[in-house]
Amino acid sequence: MIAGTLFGHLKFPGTINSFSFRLLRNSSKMTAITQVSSNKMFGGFQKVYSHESTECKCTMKFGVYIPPQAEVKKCPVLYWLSGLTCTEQNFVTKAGAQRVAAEKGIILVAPDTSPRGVNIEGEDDSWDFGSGAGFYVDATEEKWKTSYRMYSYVTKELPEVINANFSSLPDKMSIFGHSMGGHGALVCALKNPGKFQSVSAFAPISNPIKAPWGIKAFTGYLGGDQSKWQEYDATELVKKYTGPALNMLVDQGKADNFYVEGQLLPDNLSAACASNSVPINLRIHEGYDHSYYFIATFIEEHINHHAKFLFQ
Ligand SMILES: N[C@@H](CCC(=O)N[C@@H](CSC=O)C(=O)NCC(=O)O)C(=O)O
Repeated sequence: MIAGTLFGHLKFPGTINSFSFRLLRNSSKMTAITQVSSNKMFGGFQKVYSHESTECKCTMKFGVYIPPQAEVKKCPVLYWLSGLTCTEQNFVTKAGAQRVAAEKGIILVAPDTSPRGVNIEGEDDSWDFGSGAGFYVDATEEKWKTSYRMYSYVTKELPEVINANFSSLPDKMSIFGHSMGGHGALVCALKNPGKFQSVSAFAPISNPIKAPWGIKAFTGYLGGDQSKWQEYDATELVKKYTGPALNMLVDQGKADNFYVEGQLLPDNLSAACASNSVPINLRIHEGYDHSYYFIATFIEEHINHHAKFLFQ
């Protein structure tokens, strides 16, 4: 059902919840989204939408929490990037972020972690590469390069879709994430100086070119030339960062098995920040593991961190 066709203007989504399909237009392209689910939560709405992604060449889903304030005014947007094996659902159902977003008046957006069902041979063979493991890079290897464009998806296409369809302030956005997604958030901020008001990460894969997960993914998506990997490595990028303040917060659990195994390497990130005088607030927490229990514990502090800069 095409319940409403709205051209060029943002309508407050809370007032048109019954629409199962909306077609809107910004200046350059059509950004049609289809509502998959909608649940009232803390006075706002937790929704899931799908859309045809031009970057990923497939149907992509994203979760969006619309706080009650979006009924009456435009709100800043905080993008969340999830980790390996996740869909848009993990953050929506496990992080407990909506209550704080409702209090602050922040729209939360949580995309899927890779293209889905694009019929690349081997895409579903492992949990740390291919489906559910896009690593937020634009692949350059022949097999993957057409659809595995998660970097462009999360930095360009998705914000366009959000700004065309929701009550958002286009110039007030921040980004955070977990593990693969924590690293993705850092890279998005580092590669786009000034685009994000702040960045934070839970247990990011901080130096993927030195970690087994990253080496596997970058070899597959970017090929064997390791000099190209540095363009997507937060520790390498921060060494030459010259942009405005990143306002960077990183939390790491000390009982995180992936930290203990050397997949995450936050000390490398912190040393690289120090070498280029880039401030980072890296907090190591006794006893916490890699799970969403850890994320849920500190999510409020992260959202408060972003709120400070989103409402400046
Ligand atoms: N193979 C295991 C472990 C996968 C896992 O721990 N994934 C994390 C992210 S790891 C780095 O990006 C995660 O967020 N899992 C989802 C969750 O809801 O906890 C497995 O398949 O579980």
